[in-house]
Amino acid sequence: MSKRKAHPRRPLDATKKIKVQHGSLDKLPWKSVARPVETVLDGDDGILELEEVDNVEVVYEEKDGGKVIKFNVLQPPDITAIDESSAADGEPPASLTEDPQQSTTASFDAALLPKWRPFSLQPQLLQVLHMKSFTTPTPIQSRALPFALSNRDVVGVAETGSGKTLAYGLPILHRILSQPRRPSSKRSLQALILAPTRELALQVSDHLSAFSRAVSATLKDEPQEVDLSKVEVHASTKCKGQESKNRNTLDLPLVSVAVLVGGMSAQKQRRILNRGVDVLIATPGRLWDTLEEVRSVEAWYCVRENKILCSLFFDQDEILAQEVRNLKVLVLDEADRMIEAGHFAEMDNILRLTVRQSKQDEIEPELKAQESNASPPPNDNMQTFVFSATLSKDLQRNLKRRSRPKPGKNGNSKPLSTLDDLLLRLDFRDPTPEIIDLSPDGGAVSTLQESKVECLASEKDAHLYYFLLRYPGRSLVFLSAIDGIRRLAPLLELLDLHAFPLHSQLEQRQRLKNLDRFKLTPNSILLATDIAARGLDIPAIDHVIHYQVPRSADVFIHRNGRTARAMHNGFSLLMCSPDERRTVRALFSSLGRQDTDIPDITIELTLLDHLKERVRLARQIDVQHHRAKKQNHERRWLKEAAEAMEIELDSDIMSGSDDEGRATKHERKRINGQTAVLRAELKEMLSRPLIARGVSTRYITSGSRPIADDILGGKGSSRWFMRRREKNNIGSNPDCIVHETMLGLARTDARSDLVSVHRSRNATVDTKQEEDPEEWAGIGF
Ligand SMILES: Nc1ncnc2c1ncn2[C@@H]1O[C@H](COP(=O)(O)OP(=O)(O)OP(=O)(O)O)[C@@H](O)[C@H]1O
Repeated sequence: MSKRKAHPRRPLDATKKIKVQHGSLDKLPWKSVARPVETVLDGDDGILELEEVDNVEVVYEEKDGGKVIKFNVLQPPDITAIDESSAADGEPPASLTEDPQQSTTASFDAALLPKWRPFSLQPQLLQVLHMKSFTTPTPIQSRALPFALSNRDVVGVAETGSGKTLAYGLPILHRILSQPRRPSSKRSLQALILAPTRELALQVSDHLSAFSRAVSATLKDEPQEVDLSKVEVHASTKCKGQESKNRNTLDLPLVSVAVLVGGMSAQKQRRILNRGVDVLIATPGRLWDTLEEVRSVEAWYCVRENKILCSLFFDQDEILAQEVRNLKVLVLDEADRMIEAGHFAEMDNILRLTVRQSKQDEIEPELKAQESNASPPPNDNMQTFVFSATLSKDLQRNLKRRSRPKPGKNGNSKPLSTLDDLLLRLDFRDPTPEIIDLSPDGGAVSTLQESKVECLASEKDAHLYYFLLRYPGRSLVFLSAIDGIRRLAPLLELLDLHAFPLHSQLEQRQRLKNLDRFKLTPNSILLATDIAARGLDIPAIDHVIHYQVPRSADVFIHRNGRTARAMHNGFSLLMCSPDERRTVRALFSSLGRQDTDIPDITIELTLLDHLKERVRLARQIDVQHHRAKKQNHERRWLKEAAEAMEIELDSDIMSGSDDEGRATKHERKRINGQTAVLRAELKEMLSRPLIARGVSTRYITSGSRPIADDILGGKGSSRWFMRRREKNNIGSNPDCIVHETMLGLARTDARSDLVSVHRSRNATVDTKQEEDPEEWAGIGF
């Protein structure tokens, strides 16, 4: 059929429509639609996406086993649509008939990127690296690429933000681009990347998709500028207009990348899978569900439908499982976190599909006979990459040896950790996987400045508020429990700060939305549990704050790793209450360090006292608000329960016309009134400037110099101001800016306000901070 063989560049007659028959709803050419506001479906209603399809005719065909439903779709000969009938003929649709020459025709002057030259990457990849201004490979990329590109297995351990995604991503893309594409009805899975959390999986997918689409763009006839930051990668998040705009330019990537995570439409993800992808990024839970889900559909059909349908579904299941068995590359990103996320069982099940019989016998010799007549064997040439910022040295040694500890004389052996156990189940095809450990001693990234503050647990809110006001920027605050986030988020909002929550009990859509808001709002705050600790690559996070001490050294490292990425500066603050001291000591000792080596941040106590007042008021408002909410909730509950039981409630109860009702109404009014008073008080307090010690609000209005203007403008000649300028580096730096909300202080970086516990030992500390504050003469009258 000529339409199937049409060259993608040949102009298509968009007006002529063809009829294509599909046997299942999933195969229809669904398109994402933006949700119109008037449907009231644009909010946080738990619906992630809407899709529509035009021109569908539903027909029922009589078969021996009964009626079979078919869908006829009138559609333009769209090169992106996969025509089932053609696929069934064994001929590929036009869109997938890649030109084997295509990948070799692209050229790029490798001299433009001399540092990447030794790796002989495909020219399209070099071109994208050039467009992204990635002129130099990061250390982990330099070390891993030579092995990964020569088919070796690699275990890579490197600090957070050091470019591990491309350390395994580039070899995968290179491998796929290097193969001449055999015409086939569907792409078969080449690489599977397993990531512990949805956000991380989506991010890896973004990263690789942006690359793959830009690679495709480099092959278009007309050279075009591709703004990589704007390339939309998830079909699921595209809106209609965007999709059609991109279709002619960036769709049909040479390497197709898909993501499979919980919380997003499983049907859509399956549809994408069915069309065929080269690289799949998945969380183990959703991938295993998807593999299992087909089996249950298959069983359902066994009971309800005829045998033909039954075998059809069995084939589908086999295709997906077989694709995993046939993988060319398997990647475990943040392998250690998969265990924490409770994915052991799913991971184990998925890994079993990739494990060869000989390895299986080694892991579970008792299953030998059972497995011997199972499905076709896994691919002998699969490459395995394991990457993380934290893999213990012990674990690396075990991986290198590829052996389980031998039982001792008495038959006992040291029990394996869950992670050891899981990683030793990996069937590296390489007899000596290359282990590259570039993790920094003590786990601290060189561009990260760590700090701490000791305070009572009940005063953490005020200290946090102080830090956020004193050092504006994008701050990620980690809390150990969701309850803490629920309490803190409204509190910070009442204090006029932009705080967005991120935790596992939020809808996936809301999680992504909050992440986006955080990325787009200057000086915003993300209040997160440890689901945000790993892998998230949010540009320009200035501060990471551990509101509660993390439960392990690994979590500490990963949390810190959200700042100071890709050699940028970053700052972390550990908030430690007296009852957390012991945990902090243990945490640092497991990193081979002492907590006393971490400098403290200096705090202007006068300002802190003012802030405590604000926090106290905000808490009171929040409590009042909760009381009012609880009352409303109880009334609503009573009403709903009565309706459900078909009981008529005494109208007095609802209308508040009897004494009790009146009391409730009165109480509500009282609470609302109190809240309004407190809100007004807080508003007034927030509008008052915060004034550092030594600064007076009283000043002489007569005379030749407007002193107040000088203070606000960062100028001044008084003794106090000269000292103040010196202390805050104002004097020597004409660009130095006075703090907007804290009068009398310069707007400094948190790095310059540190004081070491071991003052003499720590060279990084600004010794000027040790000046006795009592010496400040002030300019008050
Ligand atoms: N060669 C390079 N040159 C410049 N920037 C790079 C390079 N490689 C990657 N990056 C950028 O560095 C940032 C961090 O990369 P990536 O997310 O891969 O780090 P990571 O090591 O996986 O971090 P984590 O351990 O926290 O997951 C990304 O924004 C990425 O685009």
